[in-house]
Amino acid sequence: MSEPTPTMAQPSLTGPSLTGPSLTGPSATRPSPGELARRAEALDAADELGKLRERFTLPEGVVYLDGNSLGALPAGVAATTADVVGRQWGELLIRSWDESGWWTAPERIGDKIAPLIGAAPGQVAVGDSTSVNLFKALVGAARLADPSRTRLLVDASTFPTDGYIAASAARMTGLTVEPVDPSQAAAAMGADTAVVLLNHVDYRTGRLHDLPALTAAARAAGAVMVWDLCHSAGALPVGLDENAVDLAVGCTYKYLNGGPGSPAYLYIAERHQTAFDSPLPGWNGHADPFAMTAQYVPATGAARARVGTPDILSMLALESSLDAWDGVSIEAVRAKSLALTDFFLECVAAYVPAGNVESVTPDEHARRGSQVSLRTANAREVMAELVARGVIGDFRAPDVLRFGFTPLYVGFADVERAARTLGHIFG
Ligand SMILES: Cc1ncc(COP(=O)(O)O)c(C=O)c1O
Ligand SMILES: Nc1c(O)cccc1C(=O)C[C@H](N)C(=O)O
Repeated sequence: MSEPTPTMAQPSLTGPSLTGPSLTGPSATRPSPGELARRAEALDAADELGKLRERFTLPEGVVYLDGNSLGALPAGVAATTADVVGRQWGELLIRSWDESGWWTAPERIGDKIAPLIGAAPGQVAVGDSTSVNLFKALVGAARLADPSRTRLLVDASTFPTDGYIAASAARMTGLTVEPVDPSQAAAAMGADTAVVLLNHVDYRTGRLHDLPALTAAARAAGAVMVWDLCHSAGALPVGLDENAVDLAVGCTYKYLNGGPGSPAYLYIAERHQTAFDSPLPGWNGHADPFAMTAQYVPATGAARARVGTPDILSMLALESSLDAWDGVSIEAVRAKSLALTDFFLECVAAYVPAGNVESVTPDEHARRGSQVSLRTANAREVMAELVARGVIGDFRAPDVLRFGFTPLYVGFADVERAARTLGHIFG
């Protein structure tokens, strides 16, 4: 949905450059509306992931293109949540910490997310918000880095919370934050770079950054690499282990469909786990929490990322929501995501009178996440009108219409209807 305040304060990082491919092309080459509707039907009929939509509860008549902000409700979550509340809490009471597996939920659910982000088991702990995990990751990264190094590079167009947390982590660890354009990040890494924090997919433009190349560049420079996966996890293959990423964080309420405010996660590569020194050493991250000793001894493995008592209701709702991924390959999701965004761009070019919108999302597949952002005048009002007509995307200040495509429940007919509705608004 739309942001509550259009003039949200930005960190002291520069805003994104909203340049991108134009949607204006020779109208003679554009397909007709009837053709596009028929194509959508054929694409849906051939879509092997199409049946996954049954795993979600979506309101009738709505095209939901805001799964990059809040994912849809997976069908089993309501019953699971009722059981967690009624039986596990209501009847088993405190016994559920053992008998219902509450205590081990952060690592167990971390292992359920791990294959979706290319991580072997034992490296992902679920809990807290993304912002809190960013804090743990950045201070932890600074403590892993060579102490003579002084710079913390952050992508200049980052989601605000990353910039705010990086500034605070830098103050605490004696580092200096340096905003960088991700396309220049590799060149900016040097012998004095301690930590690099980048978003895998830019929240505003949908630009996908080159995780393998940028991680390799950080490694070559001797810096610790931290990725924010909020806009890529569940939308495309991430390959954390394969690319020897050091640390990563992400939320679970977007493409992972964990629900509003569902807990985030922290990935700590196995090779760093012994040395990872959390700045939030709560009793849940202790090697023996119930020994209740005065001295902190970190747990082994990803469990040392834990802080306090896990938010069990949200966490078990998330665990249930991840069942929607049973038997689904992230490669197939990526292929459909690209087909959906390609088709959306094509439909927008055909339906929206030329000159009204401009895509700020890269055309090139290798640089595109699972969203399309269109710049237009009066974007806030245009999005409000779209929502009123049953097409839910969101608005990002100052002038961006943002559309997220979740391949598990979005189909090609949805895409065609969304673009057609947008065309009617401008028509
Ligand atoms: C890239 C990115 N990082 C972090 C966040 C914020 O995470 P949280 O509210 O879970 O702390 C968001 C979205 O809210 C985001 O898009
Ligand atoms: N986390 C959110 C929330 O609590 C309310 C509304 C939106 C959000 C979001 O996730 C925003 C999102 N990160 C974005 O890309 O803009």
